[in-house]
Amino acid sequence: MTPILVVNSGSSSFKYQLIDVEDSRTLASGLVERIGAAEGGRAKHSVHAASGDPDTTVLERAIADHTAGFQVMLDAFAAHGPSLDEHPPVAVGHRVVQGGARFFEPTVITDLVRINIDELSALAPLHNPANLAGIVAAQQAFADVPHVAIFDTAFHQTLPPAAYTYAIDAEVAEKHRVRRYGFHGTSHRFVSRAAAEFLGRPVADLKQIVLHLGNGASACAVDGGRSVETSMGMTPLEGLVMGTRSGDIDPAVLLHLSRRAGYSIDELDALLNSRSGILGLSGHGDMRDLHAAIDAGDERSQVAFDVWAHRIRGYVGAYAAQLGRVDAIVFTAGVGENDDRARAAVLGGLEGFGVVLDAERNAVRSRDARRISADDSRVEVLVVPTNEELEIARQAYEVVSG
Ligand SMILES: Nc1ncnc2c1ncn2[C@@H]1O[C@H](COP(=O)(O)OP(=O)(O)O)[C@@H](O)[C@H]1O
Ligand SMILES: CC(=O)OP(=O)(O)O
Ligand SMILES: [Mg+2]
Repeated sequence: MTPILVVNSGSSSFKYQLIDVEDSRTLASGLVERIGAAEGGRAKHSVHAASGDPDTTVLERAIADHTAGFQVMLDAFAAHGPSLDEHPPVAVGHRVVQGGARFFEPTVITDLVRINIDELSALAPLHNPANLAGIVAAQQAFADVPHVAIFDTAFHQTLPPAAYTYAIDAEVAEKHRVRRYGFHGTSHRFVSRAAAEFLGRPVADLKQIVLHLGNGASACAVDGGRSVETSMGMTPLEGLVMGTRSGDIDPAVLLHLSRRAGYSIDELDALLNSRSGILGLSGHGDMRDLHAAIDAGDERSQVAFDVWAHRIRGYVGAYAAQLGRVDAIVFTAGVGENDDRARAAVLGGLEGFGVVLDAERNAVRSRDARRISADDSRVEVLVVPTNEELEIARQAYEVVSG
C-alpha cells in the first residue's frame, strides 16, 4: 500500500482524501467546514471499504483555524481509521490554485515555494491564502514527509498567445505580468482524459468542451488532450457566472462605480468576488436553493438562473468555433454532475448544431461517467465526475517516487 494524503483547502473549509496510489483507491475522505465560525463547525469523515457505501461519521464543534481543523482530521483518523500509524502517508499533495508564471509542474514545497505561493495571493485572493493555511497546518502535522503543490494553472500552460493575451498596452502587461492563466486545470485534465476513456478513444483524437460547474465555474476547450482556451483569466473571476463571482463584465463598470459612487478597490473586489454571481442576483449562492426559490415563484431567481445558463451557452458556441469541430461536451463538478435542469438549460435547443440531449438519460442520477446525449446526437454529451484529489495524489506520487 502507498497512501498519499491530499488536501484541498478553501477559505473556510478543507476537503481531504487518503488515497492508495497503487490501485487509485480512496481509503478515507472528509470535509472540515465553517473553520473560524463561532457556530456550525462540522467535520465529516468517511472510511471507504473496497466495496459498498463508505462509513461516515459527523462531528459538530467550533473549529478555530486550519491547525485546529487538521487536529480534528487526525482525531477522526485515530478514532475511526484507517490508522495513519499503520499506513503513514508517503507524501501530502496540496491543491494550489494560482501558480502564475512561476510554477508549471508539481512542486515540492520548500520555504521559498511557500513565499512564492503567498506572493501570488493577489492573483487568487479567495484561494491562495486558504491553500497556504492548509499547507502550514499540514506541514506541522506531517513534518517528516514531502509536501507537493499541484497548481490549477499548470494544465493551461499550453494556451496559445492568442488565447492568453489581454489586448492592453503590451508594455504595461509585460511589466505587471498581466495575462490569462486559467484555473481548475487539475479537474479539466482529469475529466478530459476520463471522458476519452469512457468513449474508448485516444484523448489525442478528441476535441472536447469541458464545463466545470461548481461553486467556482469554468469552461475549457481541450484539443487532443491539451488546453487551448479557458474562461478564467488572470484570476478565477473572469468568465462564467458563479456562485458568488460575476464572471465577465465590462471593465468600465468598475470605473463607473469608482468615479460615480466612490467605491474603493477593496469594495469593488468584494462586490465582484463575493457578492455577485447567482448570490448577488438572487440572494441564493447554492444552485439547489436557487431552484427551490424558482419553484416558489421568485422572479429574481429565475433571472439569475437564466443569466447563468446564457453565459455558458455563449462559451460553448465560442469554443466550438475555436476548436472547429466538437466531439464531446462534458459536464463536471457539483452542478455539472448533479443538476439535470441546469444541464438542459445550458444545452437545450442546440439540435441545429448536432447537440441532442436525451431527457431520460439526463435525468439519471449516478456517481459514474455516463452519456446523456441521444443516439442521433452528432456531439457526445457526457457527465464525468471530477476527482481532483485522485489527480493530485497521482501527480504528487510521480514527484516523490522520482
Ligand atoms: N444535487 C445538486 N443539484 C444542484 N446543484 C448541486 C447539487 N449538489 C451540489 N450542487 C452545487 O454544487 C456546488 C458545489 O460544487 P463543488 O464542485 O463542490 O464546488 P466547490 O469545489 O467550488 O466548492 C454547490 O454550491 C451547489 O450549488
Ligand atoms: C479556481 C476556483 O474557482 O476554484 P473553486 O471552484 O474551488 O472555487
Ligand atoms: Mg471545486
